[in-house]
Amino acid sequence: MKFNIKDTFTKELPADPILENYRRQVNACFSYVSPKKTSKPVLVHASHEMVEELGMEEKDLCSEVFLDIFSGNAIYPDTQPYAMCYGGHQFGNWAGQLGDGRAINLFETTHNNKHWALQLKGAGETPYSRTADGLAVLRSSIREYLCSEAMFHLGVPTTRALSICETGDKVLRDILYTGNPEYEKGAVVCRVAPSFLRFGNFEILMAREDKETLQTLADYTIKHFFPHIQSGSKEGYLLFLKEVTERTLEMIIHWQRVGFVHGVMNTDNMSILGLTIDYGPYGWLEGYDEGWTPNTTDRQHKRYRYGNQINIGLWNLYRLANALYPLIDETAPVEAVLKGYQDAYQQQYLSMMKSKIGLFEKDARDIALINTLEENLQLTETDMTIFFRNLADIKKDKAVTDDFLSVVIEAFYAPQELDENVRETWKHWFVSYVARLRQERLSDLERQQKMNAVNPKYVLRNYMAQLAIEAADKGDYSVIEELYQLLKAPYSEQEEKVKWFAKRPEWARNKPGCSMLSCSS
Ligand SMILES: Nc1ncnc2c1ncn2[C@@H]1O[C@H](COP(=O)(O)OP(=O)(O)OP(=O)(O)O)[C@@H](O)[C@H]1O
Ligand SMILES: [Mg+2]
Repeated sequence: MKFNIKDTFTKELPADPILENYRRQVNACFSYVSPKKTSKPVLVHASHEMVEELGMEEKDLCSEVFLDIFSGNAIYPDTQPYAMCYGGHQFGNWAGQLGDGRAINLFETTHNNKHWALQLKGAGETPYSRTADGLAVLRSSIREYLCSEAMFHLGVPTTRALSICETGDKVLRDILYTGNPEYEKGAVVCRVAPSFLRFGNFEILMAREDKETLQTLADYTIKHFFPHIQSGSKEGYLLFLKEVTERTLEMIIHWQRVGFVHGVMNTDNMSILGLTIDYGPYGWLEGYDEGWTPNTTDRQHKRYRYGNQINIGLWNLYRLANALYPLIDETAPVEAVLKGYQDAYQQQYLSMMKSKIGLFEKDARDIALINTLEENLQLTETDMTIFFRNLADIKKDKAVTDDFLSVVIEAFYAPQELDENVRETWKHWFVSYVARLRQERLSDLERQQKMNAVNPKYVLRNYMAQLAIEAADKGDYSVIEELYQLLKAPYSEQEEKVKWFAKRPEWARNKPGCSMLSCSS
């Protein structure tokens, strides 16, 4: 196993001079820290694609070195692991220094002209661990591992995962915060991204009024990850902010398209590269509900509900703009960039939703058509994934007759109980929709193909991850493998795997881990 090590973060940014591992405030970009030794690591799963991306060989997966390095038991030669310092706004409030409390960066490497940072999550205490233990449990690690790879294959910008290992150590967690903590199996995920920088890395420097380091960090980020931007001037930092704004919006529009609810869109969980990061209490919309959030901590205010993710993206970008302000020092252009998000959002959201229902020509009434669709989807519990996938089967020359709902009937959670009002409301919509489809130039088949390329057949439904977790807890990793393979081709029919194209089973409706996720991970 050989990596082409190319560390930039630790080489170019200020380090914490203290090497001891105790909790503290750090006036630097990172602290050197070693992963915690694990007692009996076992490889649960590894992504063959990431193995290849990183320039490793299949046989490396079976090696002891692989297990040692990616469980935290050994350090790759000539590298020095570290935890990053960042702050963040949590649920709308400034939380001060947070930092990698349980993530430890191993090294950066290049392969095939791509640059990657590798990071262990759950690898033990760091100076940023505050009151917590630095560890992660198998349950949440499986969720992160499977979901980040699934999102990649859905075409959503995301951090990725190389491997997941059980540590052999026990971790104490109070899943439902009821005061009854229990021991669970510990695990470590190795995640991979060009960089793990977050909005919070910039915010903490601005909060500390450390303009010099702020500029160093911005210049570093631009040089390595936005190389087409000329750094060092107010125009450069503005362009940087603009591009982060665009990437963030693009990411969230993808979330809306596939029905992903992040669950904790705090600014410390917003990647500066516009990647989905921190797969904690996330969830997938099953019944389409704009007010749904999987995160029990957010149950009251539902700040991070599905229908609010785009607004929160903007709120978070305001925090980033504020953090970068000392480098720009002029209000009007910053406001223009943020205003750009709102304008772009309207237009991009519309074209994304149009693509989901197979509309590509222009018609001023499309906004209304989509608004009504979104209202109708909430009339009665309607499965988002099944609805959009099956809608592609509609024929534009077929009249909307009595069986008009049959094409999407599978999506309704209680199809026998649809009352007359609901049926009538849907009928109106289908009449307008079919009429609108007739304005399109595509044939039914062409439209279906296009719709099936944006409406996944398979997503990581909350209960699916839970099944993988329950099996893994008993030492059976086969469901992880099954879901991993399934989710590599989420837009393909995969007829032999069609059992996963199904509504959430009733047992999963209110089960913790399936519909309610806590931050206890
Ligand atoms: N078990 C833990 N031990 C130490 N620090 C933790 C632990 N869980 C969370 N934290 C820290 O609390 C803060 C907020 O946690 P959050 O749940 O957003 O992140 P996370 O799930 O640990 O990781 P990430 O954002 O890296 O995916 C972060 O600074 C995080 O490192
Ligand atoms: Mg986090």
